[in-house]
Amino acid sequence: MKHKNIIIVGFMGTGKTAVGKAMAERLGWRFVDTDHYIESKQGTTISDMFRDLGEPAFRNMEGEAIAAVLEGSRQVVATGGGAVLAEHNRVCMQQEGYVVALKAAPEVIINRVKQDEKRPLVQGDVKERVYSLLEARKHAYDFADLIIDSSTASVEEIVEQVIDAIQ
Ligand SMILES: Nc1ncnc2c1ncn2[C@@H]1O[C@H](COP(=O)(O)OP(=O)(O)OP(=O)(O)O)[C@@H](O)[C@H]1O
Ligand SMILES: O=C(O)C1=C[C@@H](O)[C@@H](O)[C@H](O)C1
Ligand SMILES: [Mg+2]
Repeated sequence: MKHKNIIIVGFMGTGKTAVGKAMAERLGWRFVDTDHYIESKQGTTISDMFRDLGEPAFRNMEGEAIAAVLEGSRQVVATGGGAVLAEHNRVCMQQEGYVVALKAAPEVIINRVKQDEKRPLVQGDVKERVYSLLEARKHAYDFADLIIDSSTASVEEIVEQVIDAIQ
């Protein structure tokens, strides 16, 4: 395998965690989810960090987490949905691995995220929040090496597409 890490980016609910876990299992690599990494390091939830410290403080922690995690190798790294917003994170990801972006149709995303309350940026009118964040981020994932639509493909099919692309 010529790549040091595989890094999965994408909007909330596009399947980064599900695909990342399956991909890591398939490759026999370690799986790291940067949202979970930050939560366990801080001993709190992302929702509580947004509420107590604010989004800018969370973004700083996210940048530090990405840089620290990507020092390692043979990892599949699922990133937070907004990790791509900072240019230094994008540069780090491109340098340290092969970047896969997952996308999905807005209605699919809304269905996948509407049940739970762990995402501070999509509270309240979930439909309105998803549409406006998708609009604001419409080019945010373009820097990836590979872009896959998870709206209709299964997790296993997506893993196969990535494996095909990197071999
Ligand atoms: N390809 C897929 N087909 C059908 N359902 C999927 C697919 N990928 C993920 N899901 C389901 O969609 C939901 C969101 O997936 P997941 O948590 O992996 O997304 P995510 O991008 O990590 O989201 P976030 O980081 O915002 O929590 C889960 O219930 C998951 O089982
Ligand atoms: O899209 C985003 O900005 C976010 C996505 C989640 O993965 C978390 O990182 C957090 O809720 C922010
Ligand atoms: Mg996730």
